[in-house]
Amino acid sequence: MGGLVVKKLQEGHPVLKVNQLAISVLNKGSIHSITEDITFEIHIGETLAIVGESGSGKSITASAIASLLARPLTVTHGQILFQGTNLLEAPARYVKSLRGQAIGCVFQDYRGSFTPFIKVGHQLVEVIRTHAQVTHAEAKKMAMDWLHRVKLPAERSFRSYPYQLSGGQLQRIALAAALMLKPALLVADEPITALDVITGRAIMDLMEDLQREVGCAILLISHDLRQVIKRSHRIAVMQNGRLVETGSRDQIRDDPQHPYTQALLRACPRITRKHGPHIQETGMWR
Ligand SMILES: Nc1ncnc2c1ncn2[C@@H]1O[C@H](COP(=O)(O)OP(=O)(O)OP(=O)(O)O)[C@@H](O)[C@H]1O
Repeated sequence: MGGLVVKKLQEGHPVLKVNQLAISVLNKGSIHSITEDITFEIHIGETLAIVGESGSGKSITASAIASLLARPLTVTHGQILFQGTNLLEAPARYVKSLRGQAIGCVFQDYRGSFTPFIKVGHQLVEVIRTHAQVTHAEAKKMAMDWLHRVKLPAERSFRSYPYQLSGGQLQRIALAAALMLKPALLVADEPITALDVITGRAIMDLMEDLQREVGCAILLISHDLRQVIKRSHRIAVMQNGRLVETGSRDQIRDDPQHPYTQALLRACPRITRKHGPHIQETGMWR
């Protein structure tokens, strides 16, 4: 398969390193700071979740990493090092070509991921052929294979328009689209918030299975601490535009240091080991 040549990761280097990132709103010459000093890294095969209150800056941080930040929002300081390259200084064409291939994205608004009047199969084929030098027949085979992997009837889904599919089905297809080119990083911004609990759980299970298969790192954005504790290896807690605490899932759950993290945990007491029975664990991260 052709396409973009991305730097090979050196042993032990993070897939993504965000360094002192600051994002502001520029408005008629004035600057209003939204996030400051955001620093974290994610390694291959790892899931790091950013959790925190509404409006704390989780989504705009994810957008900056996916190079989707739009005016009036702008990065005013820091680095976003993806496989060692600072995306904030890299040529726009290079950064654009990473998205969809080396960096996959899934969002809460799964319908927004699709063009409404084009059949999903055609859209998947287009994504593949934008990034990989394959024939139409090869791209179709790959798309069908991924529809099957996300546990959908491949033929029927391939021929469907987005409006003919449910939210859960569309989010599965969005996940297929984000992972089929085997990205090094998946940015998942509230991927199940718009879905019912059972469908959401199935999507998260699927995401974990595919992560093992593809071997990518995941940046998971969520306001749901319960899901985050079940699904991530490390957790970064955000409040008022700053990361107040970052630690392993166990450390955050069992020994939170910051008063805001402690308050978040108190709000869902059943997940702490110290203060009551925790969620039943059926797998490594469940
Ligand atoms: N286009 C924009 N223009 C101006 N301000 C914005 C824009 N987008 C977001 N903001 C502001 O940036 C802040 C952070 O927003 P963000 O969407 O990242 O929060 P969040 O932590 O993801 O919240 P939620 O969990 O509710 O999605 C908010 O105060 C929001 O009002």
